[in-house]
Amino acid sequence: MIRAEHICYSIDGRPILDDISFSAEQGEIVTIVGPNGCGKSTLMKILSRLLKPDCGSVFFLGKPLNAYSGKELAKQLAILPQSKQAPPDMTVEQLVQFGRYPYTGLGGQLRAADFTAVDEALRRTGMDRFRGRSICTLSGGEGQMAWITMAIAQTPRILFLDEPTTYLDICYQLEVLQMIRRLNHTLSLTIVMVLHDLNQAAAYSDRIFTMKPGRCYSYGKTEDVLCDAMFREVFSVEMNKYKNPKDRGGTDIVYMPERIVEKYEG
Ligand SMILES: Nc1ncnc2c1ncn2[C@@H]1O[C@H](COP(=O)(O)OP(=O)(O)OP(=O)(O)O)[C@@H](O)[C@H]1O
Repeated sequence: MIRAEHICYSIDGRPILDDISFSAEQGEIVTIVGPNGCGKSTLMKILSRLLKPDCGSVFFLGKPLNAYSGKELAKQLAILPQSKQAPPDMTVEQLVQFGRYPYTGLGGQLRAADFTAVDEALRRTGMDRFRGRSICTLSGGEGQMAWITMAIAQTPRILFLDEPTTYLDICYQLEVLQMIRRLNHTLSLTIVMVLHDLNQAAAYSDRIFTMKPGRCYSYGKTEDVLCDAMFREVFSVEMNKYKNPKDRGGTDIVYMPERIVEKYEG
């Protein structure tokens, strides 16, 4: 569905991404993991055309990303960055209506199909009860759900989520991740997300893309990627692994960092 080949990107002459290739298939959940500052958000921005790579190409549904018009692309692809801002007096419903901007004509008037898509998105994410609330009165978890609802109203085929669980309590983390999985299953929505919690990545991903600063370290099925060498060489930690007595789906191993090991420079 989306494929990036040999992406390079630098800022002020400093290489941020160096020869990165990436792909996600229709209906997959792919999670990008890696240490702080290794370039995960930058890669997501390039995959969603928020940034233009210095070299390399991104293809979406077999067509170069830059061959799409802005509206054409926004009908197929939605991104929720780490920091999101809406006018404080905006209601949840108004925010979700913003998801329809690729479909509106001149003047941004919503039509019947747009109102239906907004209602449908609010219903799917359980955010209907907050419809009339100001965004600024929502808790962090409710706010995150409101933004996801906006992205769903966009009816994309692929959704990029940058750290969707950061700053949320464990209950909301679970709610957001379960919601993501449900949307993936029911809408066959392809998800590409960044997570820092490796147990969450293990439980909710079909494949995991691991990064070291500026480059890909490994990419594959969860059980193949989450190995001792990767923990040591990417995160500089030794991990303890425990068998989870409950079947969570995905992997049945729980990872607990044990100690920091010497930085691996390879
Ligand atoms: N606008 C910018 N100007 C200068 N440097 C930048 C800019 N944006 C990103 N960088 C640098 O690019 C590198 C990669 O940043 P990026 O945000 O992609 O990392 P990340 O892996 O998503 O980090 P984190 O896990 O901390 O969110 C970092 O060293 C960052 O400081």
